[in-house]
Amino acid sequence: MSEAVTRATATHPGLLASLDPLLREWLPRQRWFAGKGRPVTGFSLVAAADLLPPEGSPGLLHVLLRAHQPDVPAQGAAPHPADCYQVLVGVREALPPRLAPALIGHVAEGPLAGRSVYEALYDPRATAVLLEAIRTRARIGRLRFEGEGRPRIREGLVPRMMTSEQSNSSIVYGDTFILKVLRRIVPGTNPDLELPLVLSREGCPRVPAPAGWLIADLDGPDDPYVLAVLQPYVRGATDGWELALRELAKGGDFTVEARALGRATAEVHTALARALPTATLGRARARLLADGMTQRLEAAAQAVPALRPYAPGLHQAFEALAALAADGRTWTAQRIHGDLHLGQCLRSPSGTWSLIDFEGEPSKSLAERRMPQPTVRDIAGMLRSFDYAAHSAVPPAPEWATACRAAYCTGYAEAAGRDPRAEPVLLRAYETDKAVYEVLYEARHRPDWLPVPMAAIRRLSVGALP
Ligand SMILES: Nc1ncnc2c1ncn2[C@@H]1O[C@H](COP(=O)(O)OP(=O)(O)O)[C@@H](O)[C@H]1O
Ligand SMILES: O=P(O)(O)O[C@H]1O[C@H](CO)[C@@H](O[C@H]2O[C@H](CO)[C@@H](O)[C@H](O)[C@H]2O)[C@H](O)[C@H]1O
Repeated sequence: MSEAVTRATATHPGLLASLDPLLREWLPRQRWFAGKGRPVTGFSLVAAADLLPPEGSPGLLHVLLRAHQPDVPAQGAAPHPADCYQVLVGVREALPPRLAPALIGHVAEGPLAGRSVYEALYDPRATAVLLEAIRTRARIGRLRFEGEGRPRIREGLVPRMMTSEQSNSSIVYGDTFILKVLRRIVPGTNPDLELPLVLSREGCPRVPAPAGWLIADLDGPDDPYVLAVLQPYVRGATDGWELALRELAKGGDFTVEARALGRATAEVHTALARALPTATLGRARARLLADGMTQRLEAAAQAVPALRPYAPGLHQAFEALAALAADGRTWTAQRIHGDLHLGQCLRSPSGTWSLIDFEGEPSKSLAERRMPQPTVRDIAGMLRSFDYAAHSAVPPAPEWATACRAAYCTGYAEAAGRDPRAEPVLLRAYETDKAVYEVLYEARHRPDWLPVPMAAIRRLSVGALP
């Protein structure tokens, strides 16, 4: 551990003022920026720490800042007036050509005047510092780099930034570890660390066990912030979405994999139910659940007029759930993945499936994301995903989806001892809720994909499971 990394940090007077004009232009352009479409009116500095001294080259600043966006967002989106973001700012006299795409800008005034600042996650010399800090369990200012058990992280693993489209940013170290650097950060226990840690402590092999993490202890009454999580890298893995599309293109069978995925999901659910508190979903909570689904449907129908003709039929799915609960039916709720789809499942070259990305739906509060929920919600997410794959294939292959959906439920039942198809009302309500969410998501982000969830909406609105 270098002296530069271990030394406590100074505060950074004037830092934000000099970065402000550059960040205003740069931050909203980033894939992970959550407040797109609303102007940033200013920044406030939450914390800053030198991970490498600013007078060195490169210098490396760890920055937590709030982006102020007082405008009310478009209908259906959560209001985020001052989200907190994590940025690693590299500082150099001059940027080498290989780092040109990472440029944030040239600083005109203040403590860094005359230097170039850049997105340091692209710079292996900077990201090596993060792994080294986890390896040595460093404490730098209010940053705590920690790990599970004895660190078994080799020195000198070569880092590379992942370039895939992500909500956060990930660095792969020598194809051995992957560090997920969270971007929009919130105080409190983050399920992206909490659940994989619980699962690995339970001995569940379906999740890459966290090897290290980064926490910030900020002043004030708030809980600590989880900033990054290090996990073993599943070398040569393919995600379920890619694999499914590949098989579809070949006219290949995916039911063996779908069944294995069902078993993997059940193993994760069983371990979570063993390790963390469960609850009963009875009449009152089912009513709230159905009302929440109805509100989301209404908001989505406001934003996407094509949904409107189907709203009454879809609404019936939610009312059927509330009616069943009113008749005395109850369900067990427990911690679940919360945003499960084929893209969150990794298959190793030896055929083992792992689940990743337990962050839940990022637009929801941590409290909501950490609430016990029926496992059927995750299952509905996966069933929707088979439908998505089948309907994005050319030509669409609905019978492929039907076979995969059945195989997934069979695999789930084999490992969990209960078949999700025994809960058709709950399943329909959750699939409908997810399809409504997808309509809104696609309308906002990928309008070309809108026909995929709309096809499911038509079927669900007349009571058929896709
Ligand atoms: N343990 C892992 N091993 C191999 N690849 C991984 C691992 N974890 C994540 N990935 C890859 O990184 C991508 C992004 O990870 P994810 O946790 O979904 O991040 P985000 O929340 O930013 O979308 C995944 O789609 C997957 O391709
Ligand atoms: O990747 P995230 O976890 O942020 O999820 C969002 O983006 C997903 C698309 O990348 C979107 O998923 C939808 O499309 C997938 C295919 O691209 C499909 O497998 C999913 O079933 C479907 O919901 C997801 O809804 C959105 O939250």
